[in-house]
Amino acid sequence: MKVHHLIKENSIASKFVSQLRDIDIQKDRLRFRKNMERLGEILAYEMSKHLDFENKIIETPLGKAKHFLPKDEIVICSILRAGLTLHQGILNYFDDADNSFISAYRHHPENDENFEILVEYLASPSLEGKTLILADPMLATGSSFINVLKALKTMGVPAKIYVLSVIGSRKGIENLEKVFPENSELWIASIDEDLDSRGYIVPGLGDAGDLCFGSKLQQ
Ligand SMILES: O=P(O)(O)OC[C@H]1O[C@H](OP(=O)(O)OP(=O)(O)O)[C@H](O)[C@@H]1O
Ligand SMILES: O=c1cc[nH]c(=O)[nH]1
Ligand SMILES: [Mg+2]
Repeated sequence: MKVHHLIKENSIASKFVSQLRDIDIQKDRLRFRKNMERLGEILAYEMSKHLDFENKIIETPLGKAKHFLPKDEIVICSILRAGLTLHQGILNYFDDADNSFISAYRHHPENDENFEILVEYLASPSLEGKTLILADPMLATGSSFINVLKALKTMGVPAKIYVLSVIGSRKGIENLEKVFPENSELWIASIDEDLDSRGYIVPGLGDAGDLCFGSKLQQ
């Protein structure tokens, strides 16, 4: 899996990620969601350079213009809940893409730190031969992406899988690399070193779903 680490180089993406992390600024839910959406746009733009392009002639009122345009058939698949904001950003640039939504949440059977990932809802078109964009802002242990990949198997075999995320842990990325097809690629804004005992990214930003939409009862 090829990893594109966005803020390894100077980028305005770094400012948006820093505001997501900031313990004071992140309390403003509108700004938090907007920054996620803006990062969805930046990730989509960077990823767009790796699509397949074809030559098209566009007729203008004054003549003909030659353009290279992406020809991939794209399906954007986001993991509920936190993926919704990133999804909107990606959709801003790939406005005619098809869309999938899938739920994956951490279920704590004993009400303690141990959890399993449950996938309960999936709405998706066929993925056969398509370019699948998998979006979730947080890549912590990687279990959500891995379980989602498993659940999507019933929907056909995509030609390519491109994963878009905002903050990832090194361990989570390693886990993805073991399971995802070799030609998959990952665009990630920031890579953090650690995970805590609850599987939260450190320094990370806290709970992305809660910061977007409010806290939920533990299940
Ligand atoms: O890499 P992992 O260890 O699987 O963790 C990352 C997952 O955790 C968060 O979702 P969460 O389960 O908090 O659900 P939510 O989006 O509904 O808040 C996040 O949006 C990812 O889906
Ligand atoms: O750090 C983490 C891990 C899982 N989910 C989050 O929202 N944040
Ligand atoms: Mg959450």
